[in-house]
Amino acid sequence: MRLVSPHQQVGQPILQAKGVTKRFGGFTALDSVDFTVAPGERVGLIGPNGSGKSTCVNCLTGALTPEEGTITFQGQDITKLAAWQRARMGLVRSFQIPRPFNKLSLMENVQVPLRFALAEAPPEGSANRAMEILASIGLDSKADWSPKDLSQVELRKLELGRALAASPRLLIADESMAGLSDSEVDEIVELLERLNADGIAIILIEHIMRAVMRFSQRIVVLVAGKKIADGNPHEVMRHEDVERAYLGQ
Ligand SMILES: Nc1ncnc2c1ncn2[C@@H]1O[C@H](COP(=O)(O)OP(=O)(O)OP(=O)(O)O)[C@@H](O)[C@H]1O
Repeated sequence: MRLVSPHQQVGQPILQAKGVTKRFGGFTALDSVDFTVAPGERVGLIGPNGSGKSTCVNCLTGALTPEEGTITFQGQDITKLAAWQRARMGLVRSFQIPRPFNKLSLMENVQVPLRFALAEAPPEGSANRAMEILASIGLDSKADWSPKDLSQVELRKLELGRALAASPRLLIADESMAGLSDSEVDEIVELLERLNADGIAIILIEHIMRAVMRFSQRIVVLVAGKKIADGNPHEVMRHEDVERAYLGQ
């Protein structure tokens, strides 16, 4: 279990982004965005296609370097850290399109991030931990299966399991539910709720509004690279600018 960082003060956000700006050539994809997440909080990040959600996540996780702004995680400035360093601190993402190793079993797929994402992971303990993770995502009975033989919803769970192997304090779940049926969406929401109940803060990026409204304690809305709303889900969704930009899509 990862200990709380000695840099983080009680009551401080686990993540704090200030004035984050990302440009691609002359185009500003993210425009001076402020973003905070409290420890253990569930935040929905929404916005129309092309509004900057992925760019924001890429800046937070280190896949992209913002031109301006600062990002603090557990009280430490991580703006200049590489993605793997942020992951080792517990800032972890899952990807919209799972890309598991099809030649490896589910168990081995979870062991890969266990061995390499965690600085302190003892390889000899990784089999037990991998089984615990597979049990937490409901796939322990299929530990020796290939990902090729999984359904879509099981693949999404495996992707979340691979992220869990890095012991996140903050998990960014990027469109984990796209293309799933209503009951499968509920399964993923329930899984995310269980992970959150274990103390993991979660940013949910999702177009399925039913899931966002059910899951989120707070919603942040991006439109054309700018944050236009941030607050209580029901109040945010009644916000005139959000209705104009977002609803009816
Ligand atoms: N590498 C890049 N080079 C140039 N423009 C980019 C690049 N990445 C993103 N953009 C542009 O930045 C804007 C924001 O894109 P981004 O992918 O962050 O939006 P999004 O909200 O995640 O969209 P979606 O919901 O469709 O995933 C878009 O106009 C996109 O075309």
